[in-house]
Amino acid sequence: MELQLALDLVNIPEGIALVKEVEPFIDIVEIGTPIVINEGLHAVKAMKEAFPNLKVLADLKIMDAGGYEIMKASEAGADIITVLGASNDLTIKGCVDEAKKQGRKVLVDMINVQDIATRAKELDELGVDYICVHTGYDGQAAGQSPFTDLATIKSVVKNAKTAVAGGIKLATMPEVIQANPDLVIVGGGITSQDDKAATASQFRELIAQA
Ligand SMILES: O=C(CO)[C@H](O)[C@H](O)COP(=O)(O)O
Repeated sequence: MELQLALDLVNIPEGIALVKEVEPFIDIVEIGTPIVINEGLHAVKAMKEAFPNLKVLADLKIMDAGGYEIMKASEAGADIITVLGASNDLTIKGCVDEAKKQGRKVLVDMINVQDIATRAKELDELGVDYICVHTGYDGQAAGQSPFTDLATIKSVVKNAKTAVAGGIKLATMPEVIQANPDLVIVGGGITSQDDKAATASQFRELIAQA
């Protein structure tokens, strides 16, 4: 299981300083959607230049013009780029084809998809690299969590890697480990802690013990 640190509520220098603290414990650093909105793809480029040994995920949450947006994120150095599961199949295919051409990976964010099982099967057949169940901030605030959806995709996805995001904390890692996704994405569970390195190290230990 890989560990991805999601950066959302920081600017580029703050993000780089934060990753310096936790670099030994993470596999992937995510440039979250709010950072892309605030800073553009420069944030992806700056993070890749600062940490060439980490994979960088650009959380673009693509909804249209998939091929073009994958191309631009690839130029900035993104290793993995996100597209919304609710997008048209043509958009998903555009993402998959361009990512293959560029040697990048596509992660589908299933946020707000109603029929998770059916859509996950379709996306798996379209050749995406990761399928990620995700309870967004608004859902989290309403008390929702992604674990039922995680069990659903684990039962239907055959080729893609599975991932989970949305309010994951050390306390909820046992539920993650039980479901055994290929990737766990943690934002506030690390970034809002006083000792970020110690917390990231504990996430890493739990994953190693799984
Ligand atoms: O994509 C996101 C919000 O749309 C976040 O990056 C994702 O939810 C992980 O952050 P957190 O662990 O704080 O929920």
